[in-house]
Amino acid sequence: MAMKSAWITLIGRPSVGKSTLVNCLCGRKISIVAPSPQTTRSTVRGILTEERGQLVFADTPGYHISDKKLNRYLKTATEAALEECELVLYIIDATRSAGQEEREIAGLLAPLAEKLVVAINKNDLPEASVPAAETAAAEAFPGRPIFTISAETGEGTEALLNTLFELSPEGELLYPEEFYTDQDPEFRVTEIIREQVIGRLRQELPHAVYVAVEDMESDGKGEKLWIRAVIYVERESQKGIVVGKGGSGIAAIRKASQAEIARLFPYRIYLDLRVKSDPKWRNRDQLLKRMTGN
Ligand SMILES: Nc1nc2c(ncn2[C@@H]2O[C@H](COP(=O)(O)OP(=O)(O)OP(=O)(O)O)[C@@H](O)[C@H]2O)c(=O)[nH]1
Repeated sequence: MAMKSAWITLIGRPSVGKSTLVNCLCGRKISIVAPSPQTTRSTVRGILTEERGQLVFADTPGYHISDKKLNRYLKTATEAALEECELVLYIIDATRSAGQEEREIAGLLAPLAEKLVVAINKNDLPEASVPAAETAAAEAFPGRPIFTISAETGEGTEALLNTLFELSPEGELLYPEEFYTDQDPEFRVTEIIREQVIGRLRQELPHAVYVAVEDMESDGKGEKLWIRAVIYVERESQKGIVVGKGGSGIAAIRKASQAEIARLFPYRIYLDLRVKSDPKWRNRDQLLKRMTGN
């Protein structure tokens, strides 16, 4: 089967659930955000790569009713972004009634109808009025695929994803392999740090190291990524070996890990690394599960 690939522009009112949906589809907590290859294309929110191909989910610069001048600028930028992509995923919030803004978006999307897929989101909420949203969408975009989903619970998102792949043209990967992962990014980060520790201290610390990422947070602009991680050793006495004289060991591990992580995620990386001893870590289910990546 030939590989498919598509640049998919997300459009929808603020807080409609774009980030939640991308994270749900891409199956991880943070989206790997790459710098835009073209100026009119805005931020990449997530990249999903599977055997069947690659989908790149990107934002339009935003579409809000606001100050007239700004609105005009956004409209132009949005139109350019929409023209360049292969598919447009229009997300509607089922809990909000369609207003002026929704009608404007519909007008904007009318000429691009052949690229359009509609997702009506938040159907898990009791206040969602899905039939009304479905009728409005079917009237505005006759014949286009419409899905009712919950980005929060994942309901309906698999069918949506299948259609996105089906409608994508055949093509090569848009981003090189290192820009995507179907592995949990946290797991990759722990592997990088563990490799550094083991590489340096193999003699002194056979098997006695486990790394846990406690927190990973991006600035939302695709520029900075903060990571807090802990290196666990079994015995208190082993802590000193990792930390090294005057902290030189941990500093070297941190520096090398940070450089390695930066190759994986196109962010500026801020890595906070600590060493703790935990004699029982081997017995902890959760830790072992994470260690084996399951
Ligand atoms: N119950 C429920 N909440 C959702 C769903 N999708 C998104 N949300 C919530 O809606 C809020 C906004 O979601 P985001 O994913 O941040 O929305 P967004 O469109 O990316 O927001 P902007 O980038 O500000 O435009 C968050 O509190 C989400 O948890 C859903 O399917 N069900």
